[in-house]
This record gives sequence, structure tokens and C-alpha cells, in this order.
Amino acid sequence: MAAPQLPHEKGFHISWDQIHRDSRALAWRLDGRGPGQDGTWKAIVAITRGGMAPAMIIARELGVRLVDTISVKSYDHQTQGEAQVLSKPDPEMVGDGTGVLVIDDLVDTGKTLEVVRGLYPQAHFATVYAKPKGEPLVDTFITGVSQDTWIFFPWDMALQYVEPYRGKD
Ligand SMILES: O=P(O)(O)OC[C@H]1O[C@H](OP(=O)(O)OP(=O)(O)O)[C@H](O)[C@@H]1O
Ligand SMILES: Nc1nc2[nH]cnc2c(=O)[nH]1
Ligand SMILES: [Mg+2]
Repeated sequence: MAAPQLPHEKGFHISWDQIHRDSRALAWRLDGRGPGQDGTWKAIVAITRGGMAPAMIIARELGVRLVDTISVKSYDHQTQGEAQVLSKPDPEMVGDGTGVLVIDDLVDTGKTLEVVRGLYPQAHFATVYAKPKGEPLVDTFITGVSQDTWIFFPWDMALQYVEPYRGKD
């Protein structure tokens, strides 16, 4: 989990309940848009690690049983981040990506999707959240957030005590 790299004025804190609701909404948005019979999708590939949670929900909603992952690690250089593929899904299952849904939790700069799209040009790329710079790289997303927003996912957070607004009683 990369620490916020750019000055991010805003935080967008997502609960488990909200990521579940938004992932379900993405599933409904994707339903019937695949190349298969009745618009079905052949398989789902989750981009690790953030894409695995939405992918599980979408696979369950759309009845997709072929689910695999592509492991991608973003490096943070002084100048720019780049994404490196650590492991790939089963080539028999994925081929050029035809009928495959590639799922991630969010697209920010688009660097991750750019790399994966190069491998599977025929796949359909979907994320739950998108920032403006990454929007050209994604085919379907649910909620747009501003470029200066850092999205906090439930797996990155814990419930904690906060002081009363008016200080100690
Ligand atoms: O559009 P980009 O600028 O490439 O950023 C988007 C990617 O960054 C986050 O993953 P991260 O690299 O933090 O790894 P993780 O999902 O394993 O936590 C997020 O889950 C996306 O995969
Ligand atoms: N958690 C999280 N990871 C990111 N990676 C790139 N942008 C983001 C973001 O806004 N939130
Ligand atoms: Mg990720």
C-alpha cells in the first residue's frame, strides 16, 4: 500500500459496507455487456491487491467462476511511479482478454491499467473509483473523485477513538 505520494487535500474514507455497495453497483453496470450468451463474461482477472475485494463481489453477482489474478507492484521513483508485473494469470484462460473483466479498486494516474491493458488489449477494464487522469484508461467505473483526493480503503483503516469536539469534559 503506497503512502500518499502527492499533496492530497481531501481524504475519501470507504467503509466495508460502502465498498460492498459500490462493487455491487459495478457488477450491475457490467451485467449483460460481455461477448458471451446473454451478455455473459468468460472470466475475471483481479489486479492485486486492491482489486481482489471488488472482483470477489463482482464474480459472485455475475456468476463468474473463472477468477484469477495479475500481481502488479507500483514502484515509487523520485520522478515517476511505474508498475511492474510480478505474476500473470493463466494464459489458457485469459488469451488476449476477449470476454475477460479486469477489475481494480481504483485508477489514479492510469499507470497500472496501462501496463495490464498492454497485455490484454481485448479485455474490459473496470474499477470502482476513478480519478480524472486515469479515466481514459478505464472502460467502466462507478464513482469519480478529484485528483487531489486520497482514497482510504477499509483494509487500510481501523475504527478508533477520537476526542470529543469540545475537548475533555
Ligand atoms: O492508476 P495508478 O496510479 O497506477 O494507481 C492505481 C493503483 O494503485 C493502487 O494499488 P497499489 O499500487 O497501491 O498496490 P495494492 O493494490 O497492492 O495496494 C490501486 O489499488 C491501483 O491498483
Ligand atoms: N489507497 C489508495 N491507493 C492509491 N494508489 C493510487 N492512488 C490511490 C488512492 O487514492 N488510494
Ligand atoms: Mg492496486
